[in-house]
Amino acid sequence: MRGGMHLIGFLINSPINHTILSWSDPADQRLEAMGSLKRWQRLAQTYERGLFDGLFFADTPGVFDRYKERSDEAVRYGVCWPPHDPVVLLSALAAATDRLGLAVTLSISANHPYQAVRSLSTLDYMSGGRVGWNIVTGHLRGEYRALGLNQLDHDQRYDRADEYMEVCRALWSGVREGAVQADRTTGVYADPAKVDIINHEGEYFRCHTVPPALPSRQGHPVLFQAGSSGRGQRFAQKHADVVFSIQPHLGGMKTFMQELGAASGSAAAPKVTFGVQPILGSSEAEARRRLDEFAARIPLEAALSRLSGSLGVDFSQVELDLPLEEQKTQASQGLMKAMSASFENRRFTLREAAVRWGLAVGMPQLIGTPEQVADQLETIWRETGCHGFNITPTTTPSSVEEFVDQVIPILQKRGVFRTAYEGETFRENLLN
Ligand SMILES: Cc1cc2nc3c(=O)[nH]c(=O)nc-3n(C[C@H](O)[C@H](O)[C@H](O)COP(=O)(O)O)c2cc1C
Repeated sequence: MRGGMHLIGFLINSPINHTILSWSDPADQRLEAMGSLKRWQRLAQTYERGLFDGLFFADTPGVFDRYKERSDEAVRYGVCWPPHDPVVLLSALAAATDRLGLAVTLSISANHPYQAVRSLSTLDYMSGGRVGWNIVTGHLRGEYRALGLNQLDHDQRYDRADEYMEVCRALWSGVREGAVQADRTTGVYADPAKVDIINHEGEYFRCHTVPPALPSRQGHPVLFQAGSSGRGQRFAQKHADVVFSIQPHLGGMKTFMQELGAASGSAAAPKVTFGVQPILGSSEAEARRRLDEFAARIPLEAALSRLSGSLGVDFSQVELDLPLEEQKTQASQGLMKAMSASFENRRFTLREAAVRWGLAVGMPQLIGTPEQVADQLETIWRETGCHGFNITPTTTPSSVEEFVDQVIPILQKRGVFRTAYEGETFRENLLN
């Protein structure tokens, strides 16, 4: 079907996804999966059985080290530590699936554009055009400290990213139609006249070469971008196919859609997916009990460690029970704004924001029976006009299996979600 709801599985290659200490839940098998490509492959196959557009791996390739200026809490509770490399995982998932899109976050902090294109486009070519790239400029201080690099200021990171994409695009378009001949009789593999030599001399990058990979069936990877500050949105309009946003409630989602539409002017705004976390039960009461179990397990200091890292502020210095004030940050301005904005005349206190962050990084939780969860997805989709959702599971693989077996059939029955893949590439399935 065209124009239906799009669904993407939102994952992290670490002991947890977005719920702190989910690894200690009896229903969770993430610790086992961390050392097993086969388990990850089975999880990907479950998503493909549910006809998800694709998977989306978030990645912050460093540790949360802002809270009390140390990383102890992140390490002690396994709060996205260790941050295992998702790009490595992707090729195993591509081998175990046929249609599922595979998007990965690759920070441009320390990767040269040539390396990013080589790695992602090799995978895109080999998987039959199923790769996506979440372009991130690197907002986490821990990432830079690990690499021994200075972190540029917020807006300058986006300026550098603009130039980064210029190099990527030159490398992506440099193998022209008909370049590859692969002629066994003449021994000619490709016509050099149809392969561009890239000569880039810019403010941040130099690149003199021919492209390192062939165009895939979808050309180049589908491009995601998740920064939502004003500067981030300008970057998205220029480069992204899809903007992925986290807004803690429906009101914030509507505002975000309006702002993005207004900023796009007469140009088509990029498609938007919102992050959500379903919590299913056979009754609403059971689903709420499940939520309470997750919340009760989260140490406040672990949640504050993650919040401090993502928002770039040491929250050990801030009063817990006062409304969270928007603070100046060089990290994620978009997330800071979303978490400190008032909704229904009220703002989250730091304690509330930390708990939300510990459970689902500020994503709204859709709680209830499969029917109720399907209702909530449909309401957000219809009322905001978003393209679809990045869905973070609580426990893996169990909560993914529940969603695929119990919610997907309801969405299909209502005619809002596909009953077969429309196309073969990620672009064909996601961007219709
Ligand atoms: C929904 C969402 C997902 C994100 N995922 C990642 C990620 O996986 N890795 C990362 O380094 N940054 C991630 N970010 C951070 C953004 O890419 C961006 O660098 C940051 O929010 C700062 O930009 P902004 O101030 O324009 O929002 C994410 C942000 C959002 C809102």
